[in-house]
Amino acid sequence: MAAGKTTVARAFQRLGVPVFNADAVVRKLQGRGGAAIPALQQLRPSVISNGCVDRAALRAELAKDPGLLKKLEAILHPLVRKERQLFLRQCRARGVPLCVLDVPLLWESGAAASCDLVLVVEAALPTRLARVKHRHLLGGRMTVALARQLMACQMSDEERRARADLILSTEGRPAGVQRQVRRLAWALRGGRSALRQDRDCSSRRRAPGRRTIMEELGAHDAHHTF
Ligand SMILES: CC(C)(COP(=O)(O)OP(=O)(O)OC[C@H]1O[C@@H](n2cnc3c(N)ncnc32)[C@H](O)[C@@H]1O)[C@@H](O)C(=O)NCCC(=O)NCCS
Ligand SMILES: Nc1ncnc2c1ncn2[C@@H]1O[C@H](COP(=O)(O)OP(=O)(O)OP(=O)(O)O)[C@@H](O)[C@H]1O
Repeated sequence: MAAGKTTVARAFQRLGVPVFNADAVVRKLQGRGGAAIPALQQLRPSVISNGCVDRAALRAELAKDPGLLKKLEAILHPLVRKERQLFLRQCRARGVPLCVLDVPLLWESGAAASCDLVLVVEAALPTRLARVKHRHLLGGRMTVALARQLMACQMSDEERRARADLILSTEGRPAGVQRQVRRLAWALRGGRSALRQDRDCSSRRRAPGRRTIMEELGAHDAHHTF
């Protein structure tokens, strides 16, 4: 949470890479006429207002009743999976060389099985909590307390790191993040075939020792101009 996934995904989108955004799909499913509305209406009628989910009410319910999250996931995750499969089918049909799944619960939801390479976007916990606090002060979104509650339901940072193929830290300036994404997109689109071949050999099961994009692509590519 607040690690910078959306920022990184937007950087890929700016390069013309199709992106599947799981949080956005959940918003659509919870919106007016969304496929999840009938089941959510049955689960917790108080969070439905004018035919769509009132997110502030849902956040308040989640804070009061931590058991609600699993029930919410049981309704939403199968619907998100369907949308994800449709997105991937469309990408294949269009023959796109690269697409991105922006998914907060990548392994928990089973989405990792569809990926050739997993990039974990990370920032230290104090940084993420400061971002959540800042966002809350600006726009009244999720509180730090609810963010902590959700993070506790997610895989630990250590486990995520151990499962990653590559790691992108967003502790630095946003321009640096954009640069790393450009470099990676170039390599994955075929600019650096060794990276693709390595990944094709199911690198997710290779010995641990995760690397950053700079380490993976080396000094030579670091000077590549885009
Ligand atoms: C918890 C909700 C109400 C928070 O909504 P809000 O608008 O404040 O935030 P947003 O949707 O942008 O999510 C922000 C972040 O919360 C975290 N988060 C969301 N859902 C979950 C979850 N089920 N478990 C752990 N963390 C979660 C993720 O890091 C996500 O990126 C909303 O995310 C939701 O309805 N989640 C349930 C569906 C789900 O599991 N979504 C995850 C993608 S499949
Ligand atoms: N170098 C950076 N890279 C990415 N985001 C940054 C950076 N510096 C500050 N931020 C801020 O961090 C916040 C979180 O970023 P973002 O929304 O991309 O994260 P996220 O992982 O998608 O969050 P969430 O899980 O809550 O949806 C944003 O307000 C963003 O502007």
